[in-house]
Amino acid sequence: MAGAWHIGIVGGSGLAAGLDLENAQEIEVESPFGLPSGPVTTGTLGGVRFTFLARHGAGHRIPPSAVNYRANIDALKRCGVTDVIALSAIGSLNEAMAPGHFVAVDQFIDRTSGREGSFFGPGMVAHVSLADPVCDRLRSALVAAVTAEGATVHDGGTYLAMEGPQFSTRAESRLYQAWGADVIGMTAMPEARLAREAELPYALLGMVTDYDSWRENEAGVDAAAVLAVMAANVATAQQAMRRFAADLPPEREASPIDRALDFAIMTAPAQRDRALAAKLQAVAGRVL
Ligand SMILES: CSC[C@H]1O[C@H](OP(=O)(O)O)[C@H](O)[C@@H]1O
Ligand SMILES: Nc1ncnc2[nH]cnc12
Repeated sequence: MAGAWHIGIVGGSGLAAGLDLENAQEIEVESPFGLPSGPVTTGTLGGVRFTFLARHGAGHRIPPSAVNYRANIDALKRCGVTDVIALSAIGSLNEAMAPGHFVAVDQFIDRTSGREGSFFGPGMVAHVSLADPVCDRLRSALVAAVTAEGATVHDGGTYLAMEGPQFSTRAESRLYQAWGADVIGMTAMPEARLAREAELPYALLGMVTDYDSWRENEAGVDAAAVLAVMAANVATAQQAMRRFAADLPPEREASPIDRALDFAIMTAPAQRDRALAAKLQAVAGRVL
């Protein structure tokens, strides 16, 4: 069924300032999964509702390993978001994806460890498909918007999510290249997995800030370089989001991802953990 768009934006490094939304309102959202990274800002851009959340919190206080990805996605779902766009700083493992370029990624390799990677668990077992973790229509719309802003954008690329917070060694950087990864960051996982469990189409627009550490005779990446390149590109990212909003079709057609949980829950109704079911009300209430 067609409906209205409500775009959730998770803003990463260098993007905590948000999107300059019209009629903006800050809201503290409570989640049964704990504290989100901070309050969300909700408002409109070109008539489309947007809700923004700074992934690392105000003033970049939360490291990638400590971001409460579950609470963030749950909070966006509770706000009525229909689709999620992640904006992230990324390192490049691919010569053609140069600093200053954008990449609308389409695949992930998950090398994170120890993060809460699912809303489900004992008493409510679910297995969603993650073969195609990125929503094609969001990705295409992002590519069109960035292109229209005159920036270089790569349509597709594999993002390797590392644990961090240290950057990679040269050997790791080259290993990830050999695995076929194009770009690297520390936050897309488990964010993308959780968005799928919450039946939220997800796309990640990365801004290449550096060549990571695989290039011979070149210094490896450091945070200062990342933030300098982000600062130079943040206006383009904001403009691209305006363009994205302006060019969205007026009605949102349903996506198959809206029904990702249709056949995912394995636990027999009588065996389901009631407390967990209550926590899952926003994420999975449609099928519980
Ligand atoms: C500041 S460099 C490393 C940092 O930047 C990226 O953050 P985000 O994905 O939230 O833009 C990367 O994943 C690391 O967390
Ligand atoms: N080289 C890199 N490695 C991990 N995360 C990053 N974010 C930006 N550049 C990065």
